[in-house]
Amino acid sequence: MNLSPEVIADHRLADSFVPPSPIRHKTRVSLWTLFRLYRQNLLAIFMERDYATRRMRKKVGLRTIHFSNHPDGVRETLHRQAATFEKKTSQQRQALAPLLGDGLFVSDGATWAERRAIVAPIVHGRRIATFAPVMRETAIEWCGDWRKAGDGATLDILFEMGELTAEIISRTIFGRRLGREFTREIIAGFAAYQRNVDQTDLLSLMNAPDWVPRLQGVSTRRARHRVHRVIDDIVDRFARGEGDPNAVISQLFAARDSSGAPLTKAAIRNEAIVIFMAGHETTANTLAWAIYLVSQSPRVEARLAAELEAVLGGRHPELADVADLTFTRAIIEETLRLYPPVPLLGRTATGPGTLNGNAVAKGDILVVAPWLLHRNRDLWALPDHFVPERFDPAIAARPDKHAYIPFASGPRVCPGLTFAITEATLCLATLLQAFKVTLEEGHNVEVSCRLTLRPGDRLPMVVRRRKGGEPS
Ligand code: HEM
Repeated sequence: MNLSPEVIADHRLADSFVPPSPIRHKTRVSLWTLFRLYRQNLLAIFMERDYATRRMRKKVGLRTIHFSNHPDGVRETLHRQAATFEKKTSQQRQALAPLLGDGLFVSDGATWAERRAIVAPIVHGRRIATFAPVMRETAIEWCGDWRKAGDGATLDILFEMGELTAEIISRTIFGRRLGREFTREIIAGFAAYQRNVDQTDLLSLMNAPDWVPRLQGVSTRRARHRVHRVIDDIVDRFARGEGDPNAVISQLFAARDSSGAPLTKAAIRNEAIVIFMAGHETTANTLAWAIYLVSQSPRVEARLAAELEAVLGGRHPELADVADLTFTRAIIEETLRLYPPVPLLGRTATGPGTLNGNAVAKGDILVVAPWLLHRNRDLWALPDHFVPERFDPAIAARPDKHAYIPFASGPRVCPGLTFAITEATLCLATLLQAFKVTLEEGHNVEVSCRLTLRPGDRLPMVVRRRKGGEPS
């Protein structure tokens, strides 16, 4: 535990805000109730005691599922036996492969290794100096839009953050020239896809192999075509030499695989969709949750305002400031602890292994659950409270790296980690320096888990200008 009782007392942390979480059953529920909960909200299947259990083994349909809720299980699954447990689950593949094809996120084996070697360096932290100015300029543009909306306007912050991060990722992948209509069209396609795709895929739970056709609704196919049409069109422009040479897509065109061959146009399209999808909604949800959490905690809001004043002194933040915005970053990290956008990491065993002293058979599912791990009361003090101070290097030691895994860990760790943390820190600092944002009266924030973990379908908040807050 990185927060000692003295630190908790000295900083009055025990009074911190406790944000919402899905229902936790105290006693066992029927299989039917469990199934209903699973379809509604994946995270509602966990019982109170699961939050402190190191490991669980459940038989669901014909599958055995091994859950890990301890750093040892994380090490075993994502590091030591990563080669045997590398493959994603059938549910993930069935839900995402129609959209992403053989893209990095759902591929495995040799295809994954080839693509990882190409994609990871392109979005890696080493290139952050290229991306940060785009993040900065877009966040400043958003301040302009919020000013135009009028002082005291009610905005859907989840939607706003979705558009902001989509615009940032769009400008970095496709270049600055496309315009917001393109971004909007892609987001609309993704949203429609997410609404319609069946993520619970019962056939997979019944152990049906991947080649058994799943029913894919007309609307899912239509949404997929919509996304592919827009991105194919952009890829074609780059192929004709009309694209921005600094864009990520240009790097994908220039990349060569281990045999020296370039990526096909379909592979470039798939990887562009992966980066867009992986990098947009995750960061959008993080920012929306962070803005909501800050609005509910006067102590955190005051410390944040003091840091922004001290570090920025009325300027817009830039990359060089991120290292000094330690409390702003701590807010982002605490938000990712409480609401990890990818709350469950699923893998399929491609051969026999062991976990937590149990034998793992080929075909078993392994789930490392950041959602449980990040709230495990044996690992964290005040596990359900919003306490950014636990990530403040001036106050607390860094938590065990296998107890805190919002970006996963091991060979499949998120290659966009530095991109995401820098983007979220810059955007939060830029927006909250200029505006005070409060939850719309009477709105009830719900935890909803679809492909990612989000604050319901909308987050209405009132946006007011801070006096002297916005740089001219
Ligand atoms: C707060 C924001 C983000 C979070 C919490 C996040 C989290 C994750 C997690 C947990 C995984 C691994 C999933 C698994 O193993 O099952 C992942 C993979 C990935 N992420 Fe992120 N991510 C974020 C932002 C980004 C950004 C901004 C980019 C790109 C610019 C990105 C690109 C990717 C890619 C390409 C993968 C697939 C890696 C592979 O399978 O080898 N992510 N992300």
